[in-house]
Amino acid sequence: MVYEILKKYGIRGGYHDQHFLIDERILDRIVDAADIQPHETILEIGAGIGNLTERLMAKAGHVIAIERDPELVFVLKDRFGEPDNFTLINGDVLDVDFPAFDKVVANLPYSISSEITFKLFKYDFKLAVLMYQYEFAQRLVAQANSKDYSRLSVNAHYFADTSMIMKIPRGAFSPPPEVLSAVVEIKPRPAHFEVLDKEYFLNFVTAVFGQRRKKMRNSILRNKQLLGIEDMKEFINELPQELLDKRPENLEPEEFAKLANMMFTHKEK
Ligand SMILES: C[S@@+](CC[C@H](N)C(=O)[O-])C[C@H]1O[C@@H](n2cnc3c(N)ncnc32)[C@H](O)[C@@H]1O
Repeated sequence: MVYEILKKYGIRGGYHDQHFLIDERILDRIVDAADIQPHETILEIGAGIGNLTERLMAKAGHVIAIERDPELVFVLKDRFGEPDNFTLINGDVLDVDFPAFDKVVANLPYSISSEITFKLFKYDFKLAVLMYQYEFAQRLVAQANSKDYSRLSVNAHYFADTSMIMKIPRGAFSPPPEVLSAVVEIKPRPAHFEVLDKEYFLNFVTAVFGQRRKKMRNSILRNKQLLGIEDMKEFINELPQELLDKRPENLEPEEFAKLANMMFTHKEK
């Protein structure tokens, strides 16, 4: 029982994003959603007291767990020892180079959700099943023309198919966080559309969502320096005018790509 582990080691949590999932049915459902096969290597970020870790170890060929807090690393070592199928990394997830993994399953530290998600997109993996703050999860899976559609949604659409699979109440955790949570499934796949320069595309999307109420035309003109196009005032007439009249929240990911590709090609001339 998760409560007993917390009690045994005198762990309270509540700071450093430490909210432990105590609802055993939800823990099981998260692991089921990952459909773990015996040959797979699973990455877990923020292993905490090992409540999810032990379930992952029961199914996977190998588990790599990352945990920053030395007190929790002590708990993990004490509980699991050093079996061959377990690698424990005591470090900050944002500093650690991830060893190769097939799937990532984690109840994430919410305050660095964005950084972790963008970091994961740089790796090759089959599936992610991740717990996020509910509002973050909504933005991650949002489609164009919805209020939650953001640079995060466009990036996620570029790298993967995403869906929200469970909404989790506060009471599933100890101590309960102030916010609702949700589990999201992320399935990486090749992009549905061509992007000539990934970094340029991502910077462009970030820049225009910085002014989400503005029409694309105004945002692009404003960001001419960042976009590297000095003669933007003239060049903008060559871009598809119907896209420039929209706001970023109304553009499909492939429409962002179309604009970014045209600007990138012009900049490189
Ligand atoms: C929401 S808790 C999840 C704990 C446990 N896996 C569970 O499901 O109950 C997040 C965990 O991430 C750890 N953590 C927070 N920031 C971290 C970081 N930058 N790098 C690695 N671990 C971190 C916390 O110590 C905590 O154990």
